[in-house]
Amino acid sequence: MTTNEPPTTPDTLPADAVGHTDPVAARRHLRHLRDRAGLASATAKARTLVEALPWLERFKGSLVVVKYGGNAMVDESLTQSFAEDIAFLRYAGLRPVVVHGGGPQIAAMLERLGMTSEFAGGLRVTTPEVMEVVRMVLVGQVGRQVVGLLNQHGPIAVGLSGEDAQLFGARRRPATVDGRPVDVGLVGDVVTVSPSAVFDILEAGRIPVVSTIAPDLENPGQVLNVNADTAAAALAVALRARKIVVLTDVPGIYADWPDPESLLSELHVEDAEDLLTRVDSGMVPKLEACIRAVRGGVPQAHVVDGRTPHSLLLEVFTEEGIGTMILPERTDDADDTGAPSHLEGLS
Ligand SMILES: Nc1ncnc2c1ncn2[C@@H]1O[C@H](COP(=O)(O)OP(=O)(O)O)[C@@H](O)[C@H]1O
Ligand SMILES: CC(=O)N[C@@H](CCC(=O)OP(=O)(O)O)C(=O)O
Repeated sequence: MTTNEPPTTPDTLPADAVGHTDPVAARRHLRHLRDRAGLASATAKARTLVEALPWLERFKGSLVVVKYGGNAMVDESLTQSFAEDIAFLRYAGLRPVVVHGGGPQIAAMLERLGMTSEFAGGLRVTTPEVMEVVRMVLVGQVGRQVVGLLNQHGPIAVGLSGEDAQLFGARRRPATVDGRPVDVGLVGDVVTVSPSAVFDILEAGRIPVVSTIAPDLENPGQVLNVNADTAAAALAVALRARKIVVLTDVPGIYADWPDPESLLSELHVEDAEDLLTRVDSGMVPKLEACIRAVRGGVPQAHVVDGRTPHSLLLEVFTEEGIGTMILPERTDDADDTGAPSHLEGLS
């Protein structure tokens, strides 16, 4: 055994295995080896904490919007690791804001109620009856679940929806299918954000958890179903967030989906706009959301794999980050700053 490697010793090792025939001396030797192993493992843990120090310093007080998709909530161990990450960010001095989706949960409830709904151009065709279910599931079920998960780590999370204190205002929008507009019913785009209620919760030191339904600005009393990715982007812009992180079910954005070699680690917003014509299905709203956020002044947008445990901490607190990062437009001197690529564009 070398002195550098922490020895691992089972509790019951024959005395002669550690070079002693005297059992008392053997036990003492074993205890010594265990102490050394414990110290080495504690030192490794301390090293990991210290490695996060530059990022803790840099992001202290930063407002980070995290979009938590319905698919990422299905696995229970992942939901626990998500809650730990968000609580960690909060206790580390960042200001996380969670925006949640719930597509699969809405689908499951519709099925239980014997109802169906279809998608057109990535948006759920939303009749008044479907809208009732969307509101019930997002606000009454999924929002409560996320708040409950976070509050296992202290009295830290408060839920609200786009209806609260006029957080969101939306206008109806059609879907685009084969270049043509298609009526999808009570579906809207967030066009106004009044973030004071979110700031109130942040100022109280808590974590806002936002359910993304929104009042129809043109039809008082009516609520609209909005895509959670694009609502998260609108909120990130209004809050002047330092970054937005969109959790999904793939490792990031692929230039040539599904070729694994084509995973992009970072791209500038003009290239993201160009790519928008070549991605499909679920990635369209995510890429649109990242573009909207960065064009609206958010310095970094990230698409990260929510299936990787602690993906959020890996993104925020490691030099390489993970997933795909979208940055503002290239400027003549933006490319070779010598700063770690993960931190480019930030002061
Ligand atoms: N270029 C691309 N890069 C990554 N994923 C893509 C791309 N084009 C299409 N996709 C698809 O987008 C999906 C992510 O969207 P979606 O399933 O709606 O996610 P979520 O449930 O997390 O909101 C991926 O699982 C993948 O099938
Ligand atoms: C208009 C529209 O399609 N709204 C979505 C809202 C939920 C959502 O966006 O959830 P995910 O983030 O889990 O996909 C829906 O009804 O499914």
